[in-house]
Amino acid sequence: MRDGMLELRDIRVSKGDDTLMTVDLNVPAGTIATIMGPSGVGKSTLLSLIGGTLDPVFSAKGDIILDGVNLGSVPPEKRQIGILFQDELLFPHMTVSQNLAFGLRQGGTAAQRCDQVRHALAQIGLSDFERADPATLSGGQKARVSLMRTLLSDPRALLLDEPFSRLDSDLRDRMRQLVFGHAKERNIPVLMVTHDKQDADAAGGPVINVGSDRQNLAE
Ligand SMILES: Nc1ncnc2c1ncn2[C@@H]1O[C@H](COP(=O)(O)OP(=O)(O)OP(=O)(O)O)[C@@H](O)[C@H]1O
Repeated sequence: MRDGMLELRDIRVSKGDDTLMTVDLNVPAGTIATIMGPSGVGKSTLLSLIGGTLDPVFSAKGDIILDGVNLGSVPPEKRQIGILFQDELLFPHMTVSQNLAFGLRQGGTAAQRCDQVRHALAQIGLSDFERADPATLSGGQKARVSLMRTLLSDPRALLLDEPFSRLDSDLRDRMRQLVFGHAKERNIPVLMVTHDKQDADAAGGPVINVGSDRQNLAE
């Protein structure tokens, strides 16, 4: 059924003979599900698996369905999944605006794209940084640009790895509203890995604890 839902069916992620995690989960369109669990249990690895870029040291079983389509046979570049990893890098040879424009899907006139980038910069509070070199940005500023670049690509599902951890508390609230508001407006499923209980509360969706003896428990 084409319902925009992200389904993780009987997923088992292993490294050699060791099972890192098992998870079975449905994330309906417009819902932000939170994954929590101890360090090293394989949370980031799960996001790579869904995005189609699992490192060959790992193996996985189970099915990943997005909007009714099994992603097993869909190459990563065709999945249209926006992934934001913790150590996301900006392109160093491009300005901040060019980094954002890179996220934009093709379409529209040059002037429209320029307007979109300006609007995006204003939304993340970085209007003065249009032509800035990414190397001159603080960690939190880079995090905001990376986040916005991911949103601008208009993905069909969003996977976020500790998306707000590099931001101070004021900005954290603002960026949570921006990202969760985007997911609801576009009606896309979001899977967020975080250690921060406040992130989970703000997301308002199911919380899944993975690892140790708490695998698969949706609270
Ligand atoms: N490329 C790799 N080669 C070998 N082992 C790896 C590789 N990447 C990660 N690992 C190991 O696989 C396990 C899962 O890593 P992963 O980064 O998915 O955990 P995590 O739950 O996201 O941890 P954290 O909360 O600390 O970010 C860890 O034990 C890690 O050391």
